[in-house]
Amino acid sequence: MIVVDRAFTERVVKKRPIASYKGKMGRVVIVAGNDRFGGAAIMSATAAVYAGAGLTTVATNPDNWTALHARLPEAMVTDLQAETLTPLLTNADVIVVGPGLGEDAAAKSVLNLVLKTASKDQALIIDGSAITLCSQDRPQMPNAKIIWTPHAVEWQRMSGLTPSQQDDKENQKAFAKMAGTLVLKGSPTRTYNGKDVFLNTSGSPAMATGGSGDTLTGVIAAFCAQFGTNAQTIAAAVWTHSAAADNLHEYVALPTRVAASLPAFMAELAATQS
Ligand SMILES: NC(=O)C1=CN([C@@H]2O[C@H](COP(=O)(O)OP(=O)(O)OC[C@H]3O[C@@H](n4cnc5c(N)ncnc54)[C@H](OP(=O)(O)O)[C@@H]3O)[C@@H](O)[C@H]2O)[C@@H](O)CC1
Ligand SMILES: Nc1ncnc2c1ncn2[C@@H]1O[C@H](COP(=O)(O)OP(=O)(O)O)[C@@H](O)[C@H]1O
Ligand SMILES: [Mg+2]
Repeated sequence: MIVVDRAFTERVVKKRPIASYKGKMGRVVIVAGNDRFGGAAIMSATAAVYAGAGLTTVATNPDNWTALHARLPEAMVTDLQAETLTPLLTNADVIVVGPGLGEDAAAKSVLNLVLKTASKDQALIIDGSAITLCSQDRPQMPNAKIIWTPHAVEWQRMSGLTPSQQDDKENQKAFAKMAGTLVLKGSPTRTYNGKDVFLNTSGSPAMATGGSGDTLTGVIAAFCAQFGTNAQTIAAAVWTHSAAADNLHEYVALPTRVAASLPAFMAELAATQS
């Protein structure tokens, strides 16, 4: 068991080299948000941009474009059609699929496009509706660096384990049949990579509000884009997201306020390096 705390995270969050430019900070594509859950796409994208992703594009239902542009002009948008989306997916360093995507035919079709297109050097973060769809349909998974981010009931859909059965031993046994990294969200969140268990030490019930998990997907995406895709980076992203929520000292940690605090918090984490 590896305990993930501030010292652990400070080893991951690097100062930016002088010669940095946006292309070096990672291209993130977020496939999220149907006509009812545009907020999930906006929260995921906001977290990705505010945690430092260099170029962020959101593939979402066109109903969400105006709101996204107004809230987050740093992000680009595209629709969910294969013709426009495929080249963006191919060029991405990190893909997020699922927050607020829904489970209808359009969601299934774009999820299948992502699974068909993702390749081995890309990180692929699978969350929310995409976890539910993958659990139902059991599609062939791509040879990519897959990161699953289920809550307890999404993990039950993936593994068959009820929340009360979800201990480290059972989780590891079930995840051994799957590929990639598992971020099993909860209190606390545990990250599994097939070998180690990373135990998160930040977070509180203030995070029990819609959008906290959507926001986490963006933080993980930005961390993988900047610091490399591995279990340490992912566990550090989990700690940073929940620690930022703790730092608000508010009764409810509103996801948009958590995201807004990330640039200053990450500067603090990086400042500890000589
Ligand atoms: N603003 C937006 O656009 C938002 C959009 N969102 C998007 O909505 C989509 C659906 O996601 P979802 O998680 O709401 O629904 P789903 O997967 O059916 O799970 C619900 C079931 O699981 C249970 N349950 C949940 N957590 C649990 C836990 N920790 N421990 C135990 N039980 C737990 C829960 O229990 P209950 O509440 O009934 O007690 C219920 O039975 C997804 O794409 C997401 O990204 C949301 O992010 C909200 C903000
Ligand atoms: N009581 C709690 N203690 C610590 N973290 C929590 C608590 N409740 C929720 N969280 C965090 O909030 C997030 C919830 O994710 P999720 O259920 O997917 O939210 P949503 O889909 O609404 O965005 C996870 O990161 C989880 O760890
Ligand atoms: Mg969720």
